[in-house]
Amino acid sequence: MTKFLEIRGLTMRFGGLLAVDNLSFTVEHGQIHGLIGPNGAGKTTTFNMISGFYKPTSGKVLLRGEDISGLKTHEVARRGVVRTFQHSTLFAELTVLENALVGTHMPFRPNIFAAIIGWDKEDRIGAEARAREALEFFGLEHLAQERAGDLSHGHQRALGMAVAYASHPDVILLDEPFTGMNPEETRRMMGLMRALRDNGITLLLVEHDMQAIMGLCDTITCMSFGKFLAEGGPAEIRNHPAVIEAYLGGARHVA
Ligand SMILES: Nc1ncnc2c1ncn2[C@@H]1O[C@H](COP(=O)(O)OP(=O)(O)OP(=O)(O)O)[C@@H](O)[C@H]1O
Repeated sequence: MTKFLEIRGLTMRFGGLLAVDNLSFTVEHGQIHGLIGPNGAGKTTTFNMISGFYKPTSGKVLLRGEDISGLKTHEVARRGVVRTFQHSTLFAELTVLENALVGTHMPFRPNIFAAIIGWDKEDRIGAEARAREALEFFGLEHLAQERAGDLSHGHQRALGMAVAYASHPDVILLDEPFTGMNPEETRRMMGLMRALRDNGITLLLVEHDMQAIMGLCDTITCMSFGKFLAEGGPAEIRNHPAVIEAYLGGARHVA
């Protein structure tokens, strides 16, 4: 059977540094899948290769059997794979609604001006309906006309996800979605992620908050020094000797 999202032998070399080294794992459809590992393990680089920001040195990313490695980000987005960022990439001067409109446009052309002004009326109406739907899903509808830069940290992160969601994705890649969040914001964000999964969206996330990872993920892949180290459910990973060793070696404990 064709796998949903398969990372096969993915390798990224930066000069003399092997940041990701022959990494293979599979993400099942409709799961929340965590990618963990100590600092510098190669998680973000892996994300960048899956989402089209980097072209792998070698190896493949297969989505439903189609090789998507080396495609541009908007081409990857058109196939249903979008990412959010570790640091906010919201357009701070634009409204919340305009940001969500940019999301609806993501699979077509990565051009903000086309998203805001360059459409004919019918496209614009369809896009606005989708953008509002995304804001509603994330509880941001009442903030639609606010300037994105004025939102609280938690709302900005939720907007980042709404922008991704607005593009009708099958897979959302989340890079450290809980960074800088207070416990209440983290709890709410976890609820939103479960709601996305229940809507048939597959989530792949990189995160250091082990409590959140363990409470949220169906499957966890652990990498270390660019390589695959272990994979399993939360209980298995929490007790896995190689995982514990990798984190203790990096002076970080697995919760
Ligand atoms: N553009 C780049 N050029 C050169 N080296 C890079 C580049 N990006 C990452 N690296 C290096 O590749 C290795 C893996 O980095 P990466 O950011 O993917 O790890 P990570 O697991 O996401 O780490 P962290 O948890 O600290 O964010 C590190 O040694 C890093 O310094």
